[in-house]
Amino acid sequence: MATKKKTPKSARSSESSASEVERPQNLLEAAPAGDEESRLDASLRPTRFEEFVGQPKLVENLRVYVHAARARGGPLDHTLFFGPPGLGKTTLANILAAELGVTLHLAHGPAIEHKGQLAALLTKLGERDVLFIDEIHRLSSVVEENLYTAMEDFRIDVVHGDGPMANTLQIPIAPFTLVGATTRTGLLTGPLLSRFGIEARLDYYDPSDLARIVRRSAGILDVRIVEEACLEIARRARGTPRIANRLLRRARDFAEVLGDGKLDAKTARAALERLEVDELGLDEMNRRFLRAIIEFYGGGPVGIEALAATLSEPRDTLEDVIEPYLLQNGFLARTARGRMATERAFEHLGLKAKKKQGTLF
Ligand SMILES: Nc1ncnc2c1ncn2[C@@H]1O[C@H](COP(=O)(O)OP(=O)(O)OP(=O)(O)O)[C@@H](O)[C@H]1O
Repeated sequence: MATKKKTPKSARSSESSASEVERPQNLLEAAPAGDEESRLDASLRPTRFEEFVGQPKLVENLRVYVHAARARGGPLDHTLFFGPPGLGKTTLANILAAELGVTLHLAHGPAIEHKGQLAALLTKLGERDVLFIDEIHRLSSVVEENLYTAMEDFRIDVVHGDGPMANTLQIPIAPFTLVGATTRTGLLTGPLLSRFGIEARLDYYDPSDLARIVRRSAGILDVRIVEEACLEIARRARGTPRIANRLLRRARDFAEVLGDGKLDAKTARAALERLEVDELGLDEMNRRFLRAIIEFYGGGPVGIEALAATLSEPRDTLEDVIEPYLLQNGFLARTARGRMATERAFEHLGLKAKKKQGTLF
């Protein structure tokens, strides 16, 4: 599908920090499965509001804000998207730039290591451009503090010299929109959070919206798929478009290798079984997580650090990727004393709760 994104102005620069904005695919969409997966992921990305499925209230509001900004001829207010990975934060940043008719510049929070790199990004922005910073909660405090004047007054302050001889040079930058993305707003500092005029939470998608996404993606990938297969994939995608698209691509592989390429319900189910995605959408990692709580810690409560050590997984991955869906769907409870597997988790895994003092549920 054609990308409506304009050539980033930054593509003309040779500075190292600019490469962050020139190669968004590498920085922002690096799926563990490799470059081909990332490329496919990007090809499925909606580029305009009308292609974006679901999240109707959020999209309706964004349409109004974009319309108002265009009518005023000014930049859109700084916007923060938050929610679990794969729900469409990057996609919406792309769409905002396209709908505003401006250039999108992409950067990755932890990759902006010092204020010089931030200044290089900011001075390249054109009037009303969108600067998207993914994982904005991972900016260093120095970089974050330098962002404040840029967001508020559209200027960068450069301090020359030391002590009493120091003076500040103020460099104006073009009025722009910062679009930040984070998995949790709780990870942002108060001063940064307060500088966003628009905050939007992305929620998990329901199966009917995910089925629409699967159908749309199948059309782009030229996959013959029946409605029941779309629904089967949608039901097991844990409310997440990126997972739905990934399951579709894997199911397509099975359909092509084991059948005539047509994805019917039987082939979709067989593929999902081979991928070890169960009827409720939990994959091996989700089940390992729950099993660790149950088998090593008697169902909990257990602290996240202990779990991370038991599973040899980074704490951030557990908190940002694994836990949100399990919490929202009643497999996991978070208490002051730690994580606990719920009755639903025990039942789903076919495990029995051990008797402890007091009752578990
Ligand atoms: N509402 C949607 N309609 C159609 N496709 C979508 C939608 N939301 C996301 N997608 C698809 O899911 C993929 C992942 O979306 P995206 O990269 O925007 O998620 P994200 O929230 O930015 O994830 P991360 O936090 O990991 O960066 C995209 O390639 C896109 O094809």
